[in-house]
Amino acid sequence: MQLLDGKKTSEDIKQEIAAEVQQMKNNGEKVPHLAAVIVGTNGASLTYVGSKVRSCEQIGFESTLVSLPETISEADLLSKIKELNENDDLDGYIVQLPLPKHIDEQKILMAIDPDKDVDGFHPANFGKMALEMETFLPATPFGIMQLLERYKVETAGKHTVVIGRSNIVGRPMSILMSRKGYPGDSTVTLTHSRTKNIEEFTRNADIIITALGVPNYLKAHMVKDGVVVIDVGITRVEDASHPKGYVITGDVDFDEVSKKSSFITPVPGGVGPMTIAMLLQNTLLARKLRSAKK
Ligand SMILES: Nc1nc(=O)c2c([nH]1)NC[C@@H]1CN(c3ccc(C(=O)N[C@@H](CCC(=O)O)C(=O)O)cc3)C=[N+]21
Repeated sequence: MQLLDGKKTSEDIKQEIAAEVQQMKNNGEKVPHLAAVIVGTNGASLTYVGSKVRSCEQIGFESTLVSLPETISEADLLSKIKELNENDDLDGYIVQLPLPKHIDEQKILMAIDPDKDVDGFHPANFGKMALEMETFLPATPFGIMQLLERYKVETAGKHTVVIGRSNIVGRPMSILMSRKGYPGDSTVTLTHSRTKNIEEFTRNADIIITALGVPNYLKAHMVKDGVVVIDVGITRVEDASHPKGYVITGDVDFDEVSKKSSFITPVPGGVGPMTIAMLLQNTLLARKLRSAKK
């Protein structure tokens, strides 16, 4: 069993980006500038946004945190988006999801300038991804592709089973793994809450990608020997014996499934840190594309 170490790989990627940023500085060029919009104060959301800001500092990006009250109206959020679109100093930004219930998420994501959409959530970018054109790939699926590539995991002709059909992980993951080239060329099954006899699929899978949010869902009897397992789940499970009062738990019962796996991602330290690294990678691309346009 080999660990797909997202913590280490993300540090490698951040170092590569930092070197490019240093080069930009040396040439007197503008460095990438990333903003994050956060509405309200969800604990997990704050943690994620916090590590994003720290990473920006670490690699020499400029970063801006736009913190808005939970009660902001949809109209006011839309005018904030317009402001970010028009801010010429800003290369890319994300609007942290989920948004409060009184705000139409789709409407907000549609308002983001596709050239600044470093999450790759705008329909124009999602379409480009599906059509195999250059664009910002959604950070979590992009991070998973990087892990597969950097650990040289074989994907061509393999049966990849994705569990979960969310717009930000499951569905884009299923598209990327079916695209031409490496990593990709996989035969993909996208399973979800209405799938019947899911074990029939998982037991025959060469690669399993779980994006479910159900702690310890995937058990050893559901997988075959030699399987590659990518665990996207990150649920905070209350645990009084830990200093933070919770433990981060994945969708995979790691102790038993890892014994049958050829490769497996840990949680924490797997897909999560990769997501942040790829967001930074996308922001670097946004900066380059914008400077090439001028
Ligand atoms: N517009 C938008 N884009 C996102 O990419 C997005 C989002 N909204 N909303 C929330 C989710 C969640 N997300 C995480 C990223 C990194 C970790 C991460 O680095 N996790 C650490 C553990 C961190 C901890 O201790 O909580 C790990 O897995 O090792 C977690 C979660 C990005 N998301």
